[in-house]
Amino acid sequence: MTVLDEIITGVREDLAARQARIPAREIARLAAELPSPRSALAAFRAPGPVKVIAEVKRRSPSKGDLATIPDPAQLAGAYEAGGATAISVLTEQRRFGGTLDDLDAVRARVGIPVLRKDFMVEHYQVDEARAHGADIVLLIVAALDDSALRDLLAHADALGMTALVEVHDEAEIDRALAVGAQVIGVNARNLKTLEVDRGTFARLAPRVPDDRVRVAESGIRHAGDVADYVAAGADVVLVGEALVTGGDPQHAIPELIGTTHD
Ligand SMILES: O=C(O)c1ccccc1NCC(=O)[C@H](O)[C@H](O)COP(=O)(O)O
Repeated sequence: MTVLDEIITGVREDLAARQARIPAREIARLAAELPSPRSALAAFRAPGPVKVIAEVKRRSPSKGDLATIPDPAQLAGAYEAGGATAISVLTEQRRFGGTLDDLDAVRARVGIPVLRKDFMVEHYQVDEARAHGADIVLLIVAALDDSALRDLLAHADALGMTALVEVHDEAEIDRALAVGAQVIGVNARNLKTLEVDRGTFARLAPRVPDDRVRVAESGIRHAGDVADYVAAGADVVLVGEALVTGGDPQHAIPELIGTTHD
């Protein structure tokens, strides 16, 4: 069993417990009642410097504990003040220490699009993401067969949400393109071995057509890494660890993307 398989086994158990508490029809009703999602696609395509999705990340399978983050809304507010284009909230509890309460708190604080970063395997989770105010959902190609990927993408579209479709190799890019993904995230972290290879983005980006949004995910330590991803064609970067461990999340974002003015 890979790390990804183990995570998804736990995700399915936790999902079943939530489904027993709140029926699918009720969560779909709550999702439909909210005002329309914010357009992440427009935000990612806006002119200007590379966009940043700044992540609320307490711990991870690869690194263990990263930061306690007692107030995720305050952290997200600092990210927004620093110029983040969107906030990523990890809501998986067992391995990442996140919750849907974190998503609620972040949603209530910021005006920019919010990503529910979790391991989506069923419609219910997409409705749940929307019901808790998310504008973006993550769909990991490696975790889904083609039918489930197509179905979840269509469901996110139907709710007016943006799907960040995550890939790790050429075959997964082709699968993402075949279902019509508009926002494609290349994750430098291999979810089977947890190793980070920052060269993955440069290798795969040319396979993603220019009319799609290219997101470089994981492994960013400093401005040089962002510059390398931008040089390789990144429109957006997704940053977790460097921001939650750096001590000054607001100022870290302009430093990472080179927009600080002395
Ligand atoms: O971060 C992990 O160890 C991890 C392990 C297994 C599945 C997913 C994992 N992380 C999710 C992410 O994609 C990252 O949180 C995100 O790209 C930010 O990465 P980083 O800047 O390296 O924290």
